[in-house]
Amino acid sequence: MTSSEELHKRRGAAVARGVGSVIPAYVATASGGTITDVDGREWIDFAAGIAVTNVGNSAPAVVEAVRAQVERFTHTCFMVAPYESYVAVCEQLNALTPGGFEKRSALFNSGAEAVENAVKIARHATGRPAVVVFDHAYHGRTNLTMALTAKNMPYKHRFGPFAGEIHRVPMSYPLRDGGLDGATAAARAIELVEKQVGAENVAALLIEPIQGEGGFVVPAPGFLPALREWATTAGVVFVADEIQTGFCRTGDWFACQHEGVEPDLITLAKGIAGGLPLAAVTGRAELMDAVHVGGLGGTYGGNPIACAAALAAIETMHELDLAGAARQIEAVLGARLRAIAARDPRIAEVRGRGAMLAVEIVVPGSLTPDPVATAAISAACHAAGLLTLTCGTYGNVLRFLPPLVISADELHRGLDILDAAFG
Ligand SMILES: Cc1ncc(COP(=O)(O)O)c(CNCCCC(=O)O)c1O
Repeated sequence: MTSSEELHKRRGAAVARGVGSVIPAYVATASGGTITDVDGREWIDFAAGIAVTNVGNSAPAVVEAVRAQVERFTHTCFMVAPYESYVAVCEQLNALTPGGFEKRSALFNSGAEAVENAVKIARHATGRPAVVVFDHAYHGRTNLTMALTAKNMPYKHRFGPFAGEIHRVPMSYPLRDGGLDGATAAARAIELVEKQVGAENVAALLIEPIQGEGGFVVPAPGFLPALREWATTAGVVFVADEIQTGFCRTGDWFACQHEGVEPDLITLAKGIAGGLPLAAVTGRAELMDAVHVGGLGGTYGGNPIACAAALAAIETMHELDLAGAARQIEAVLGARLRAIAARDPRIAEVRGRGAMLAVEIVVPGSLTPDPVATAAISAACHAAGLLTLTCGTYGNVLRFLPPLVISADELHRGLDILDAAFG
């Protein structure tokens, strides 16, 4: 088999350098919480393909469902010749997502595409142009989602001009906003919207219940409910971007459920289909159905193979109680992270929920971000066979996203490597 070194040389001559990779190892197989590369080296997986393989890599039910579907038909385009699995996925999403009201769903391919369509739907339904987003937000790499995303490098640099009518307000970031309580942080954001945009001009407020790429920022309790209440009063569509937090990742099926927040629209992707590319917008029927026939769609949206995978993945989440598994991972992972933080002054905060946890790394005795130390710790994990990811506006957050089916042995071996990497 070709070695990682040989593949890396070929890659340099074939793949645009803009597409990076965290490790220079090329995957041969993967299952559960372990990846094996073409050189036979095993990696304990604390990344899950960026919160995608919640049910594990090549989950048995997903493999079986995909195999059966691909032999029947691969693609007809739902807008041309529809098929049951697309409808069945929408029925599942309508039932599973927060909110007892009547819902509709539409399926797409990527998270960014889902976010784009949530904005389309909100603007169409309200007749308003403005979209409110938050500091540290991440929503994708298309033109509109770059405009919605906060961090310039690497996501936005030299890719403008960007779509208009996007308005950014402060996020609740307790470590860095002086510990504002949720209601106060929400009032600060709302005042800016009302004074600088005008609530009557706002189609949607778009927020990640726990921010992902921006640094696993967990808003103070009460922040999301206060924004939800304001949006209801102002006639603003409350859009929860649960692309990274969804499908049992945070210990609930969806992170909004932690504070009983019911979004008008919710964007979904990543964990939805066990690794197959699928995304969705699910929300209030009166909003989703406000769009004229033909106003939503795309060639591959809701591909039948991805839909078969999603139905199997959702069934697996139920059968294995993966929301409960995420809470069990939090108990072990969180305790170990707090023990490391107790001895290492570089860790300013341990935060997150379920199997979406992170540590923020600073210069000891300050809140000055230390991205260099963060990268060095992550590199030490990689050198010892633990696949970790960093994130954050300042590049100083080490994040942990293990598959929710990771075994206790894999989890503990990964934590031993992490512990040693902190020295
Ligand atoms: C909340 C939230 N919304 C939207 C998206 C975008 O989803 P796509 O499927 O990557 O388009 C994400 C994707 N996050 C990982 C992006 C990694 C990278 O591109 O460097 C997200 O987390």
